[in-house]
Amino acid sequence: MKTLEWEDNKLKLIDQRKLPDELSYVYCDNYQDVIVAIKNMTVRGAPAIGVSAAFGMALADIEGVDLDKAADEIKSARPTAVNLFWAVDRVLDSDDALAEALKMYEEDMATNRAIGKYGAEVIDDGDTILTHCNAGALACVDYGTALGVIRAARDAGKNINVICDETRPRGQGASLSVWEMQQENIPVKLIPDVASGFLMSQGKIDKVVIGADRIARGGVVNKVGSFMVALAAKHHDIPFYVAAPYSTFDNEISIYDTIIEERDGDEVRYYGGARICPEGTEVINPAFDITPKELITGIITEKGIIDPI
Ligand SMILES: CSC[C@H]1O[C@H](OP(=O)(O)O)[C@H](O)[C@@H]1O
Repeated sequence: MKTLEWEDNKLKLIDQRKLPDELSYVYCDNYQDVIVAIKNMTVRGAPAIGVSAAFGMALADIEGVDLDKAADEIKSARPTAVNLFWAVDRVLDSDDALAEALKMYEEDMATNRAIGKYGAEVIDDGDTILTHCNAGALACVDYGTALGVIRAARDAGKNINVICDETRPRGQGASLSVWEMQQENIPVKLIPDVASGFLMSQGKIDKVVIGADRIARGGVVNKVGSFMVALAAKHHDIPFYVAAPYSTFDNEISIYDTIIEERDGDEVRYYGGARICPEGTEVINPAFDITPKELITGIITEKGIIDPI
């Protein structure tokens, strides 16, 4: 089961907003549908956004839409994950939009398995691994980056346990990562975001492995809350790894120049459809944060484990 597939000249997406209770699909048959799906997080996760955007360009090409125009519109869908921009530009520079998108589709899966292979080498038998948000198959075409490391460690015969924090406000850890681990029969527990530091202090977490949306000079941008987890891990001398492909690296900027997406305040005002604060409460809702390189043990890439840049 792939997060996204090209089927009958349409982009077929798992509707991640419906998980974990319902496995259903959204079909995009034009590039504007892809923009909507990225914006409303039908599809989310840096690599999945990138490959979806590439297929969006292929749909624009099939429709005969000017690709520069389509590129600008697709790039406006979400501002932080560098994969979106890299993927659109790669299709723009290609001779065949659909062929390039299909190449990226295959590359993503191969890349994630390579990340998993290297990552499994730092996972020990018996480890309990904390992960934040969803950097799994659902954040990619398949297999995942951080959860790919977990899958590879399990396949290497290591007995591991996973702890997912819920990852407020959108709850990707609770709704997506827990679901993925249960599909794989990998032992998993869910915790409130605010409990991870305490569990570390109790010696209940051996390693942290998370994904990334942009890696640049000075650190890593990832789902909001990653920085807090990294601080707690540093305090407890717990290894903190970021699993990401080279396509998530942005060598042009300082990480502090990254545009951090601000999302709708209702994502915070409501939980499970119920309002949890007084009507009209003002909200600050950054979707990502910045983890400084000093807090990162290593970056697990498809070419090996490297120091943060
Ligand atoms: C494999 S990178 C996934 C990355 O994307 C997530 O953000 P979002 O769910 O808002 O697209 C989160 O930062 C994950 O680590």
